[in-house]
Amino acid sequence: MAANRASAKKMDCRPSLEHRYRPNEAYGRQLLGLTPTAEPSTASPPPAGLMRARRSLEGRHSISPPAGELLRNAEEILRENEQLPEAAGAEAEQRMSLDCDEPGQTSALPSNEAAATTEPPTAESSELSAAAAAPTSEERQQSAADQASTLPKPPAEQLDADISQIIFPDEPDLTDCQQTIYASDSTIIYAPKFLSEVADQVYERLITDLLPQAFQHRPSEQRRVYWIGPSYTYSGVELKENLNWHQVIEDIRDFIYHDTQFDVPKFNSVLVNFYTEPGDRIPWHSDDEDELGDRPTIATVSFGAERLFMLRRRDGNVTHRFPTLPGSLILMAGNCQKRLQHQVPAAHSQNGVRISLTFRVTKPELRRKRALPDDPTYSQPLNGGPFGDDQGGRDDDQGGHDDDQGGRGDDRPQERQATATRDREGDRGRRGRGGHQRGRRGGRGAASGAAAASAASWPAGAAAASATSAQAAAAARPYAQVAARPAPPRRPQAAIPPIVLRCTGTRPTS
Ligand SMILES: O=C(O)CCC(=O)C(=O)O
Ligand SMILES: [Fe+2]
Repeated sequence: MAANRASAKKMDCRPSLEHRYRPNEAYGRQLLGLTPTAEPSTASPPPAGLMRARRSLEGRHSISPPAGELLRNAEEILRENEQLPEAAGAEAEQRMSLDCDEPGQTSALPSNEAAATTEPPTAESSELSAAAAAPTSEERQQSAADQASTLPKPPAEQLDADISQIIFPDEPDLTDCQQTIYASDSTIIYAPKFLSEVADQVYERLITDLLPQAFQHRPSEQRRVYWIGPSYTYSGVELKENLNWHQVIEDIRDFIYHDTQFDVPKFNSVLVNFYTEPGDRIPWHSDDEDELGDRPTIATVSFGAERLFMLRRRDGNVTHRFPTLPGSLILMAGNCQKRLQHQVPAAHSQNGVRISLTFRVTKPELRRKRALPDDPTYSQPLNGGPFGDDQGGRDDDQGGHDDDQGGRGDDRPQERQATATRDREGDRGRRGRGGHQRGRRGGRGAASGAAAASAASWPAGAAAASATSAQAAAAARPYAQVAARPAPPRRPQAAIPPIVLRCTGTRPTS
């Protein structure tokens, strides 16, 4: 049903999208600086893939030979090889731009039909016009030699990077896309094949480039994380500002923003999670840090090993189980983070590493000063913190009422303190249940000696994470001392209309 709705929507906007994304040689030539800019009314926007390639080329070559020069040179050489006269080029350009006129106009024919209606040039006329417009072969040789001698050569690694560049599809694959609107103000979109076309390539690149730099987030969860964005306090750990976007991740971010039909913001941050072993996991939680604002949109794109992404209501009833297929997208928007929690439980086995890119918009200025245990306004979470019912259970034994089973989060001081820094409605809502005793049912998390050892030194091994001395002091404080403090007042919650899956038309390109 939901899938039908999604594909029906997709059908609605198909003609304009196809029109928009049809390869357009004229525009390509324009981008290469080979022809003057066309009239805005007749020029079609570039294919999305070309824009992305252009954007990333610009980024990549910004400090060495101008990309435009190299491209121009490449085009010259092509023309040399093909003996393509300027006049014939201009003719081709005109035909292609006609192809891209608005549907309904007489010129809006598929390129083969348009070509069929054009009188084919006779051999004689082609020769004549070519002879008139094309430079002599001596001139061409001279110009190529001039350019070759004046252009700086790009470093070898730059060429390699370009060759291995991942070419994204013009549009996402929305096959079997589902949208669920929960409680009339929370939207979940699951697109299992969203970027499946390039999933293997992305996986290889991220494993090679980023996994070595990722650090273990919390000992009990094992998974490793890598952060890009402004500084962000995530489950009590400060992730330091890193504005150095990995090219492929930035491309995916831009793809979600420019080339999909979803009304998403332009994300400025991403938490990359690496689940390297079956026991790696993220327990039940909501992404509701102050920095995310009131109704954050979180987009998760998965690569590599398949796991289960689960959502549940705050009363414990599981609402969704999505397999995180390689290239799949899960979008949570509206009031999802207020109404629902999500987790990726440990698995029995997995094939390779699972990588999730969780895109968000973070605004450091929204961060409230967090009360620490020696502050009178401090409120102690009674369910073990933001990742409260953290039982380390495997995916097949977490049917939905995990928090009724007594097992609460980690009882290591550092983690207790870390979790205490997030003040969650759900945490308060479950007071009095469970307690803090360790109640793990398997999962290799904190139960293992190795994890306990790393807990003792944590976060010393986590290069990008930092705990302040105030946090460390708070961590050493006995937990019971602060249990009776009153909770701060709740923030008011407005009723918000849902975000719907819809065509948003052409987005701005920057
Ligand atoms: O890995 C995932 O799919 C979920 C990660 C997540 O929930 C988070 O980073 O907040
Ligand atoms: Fe999350």
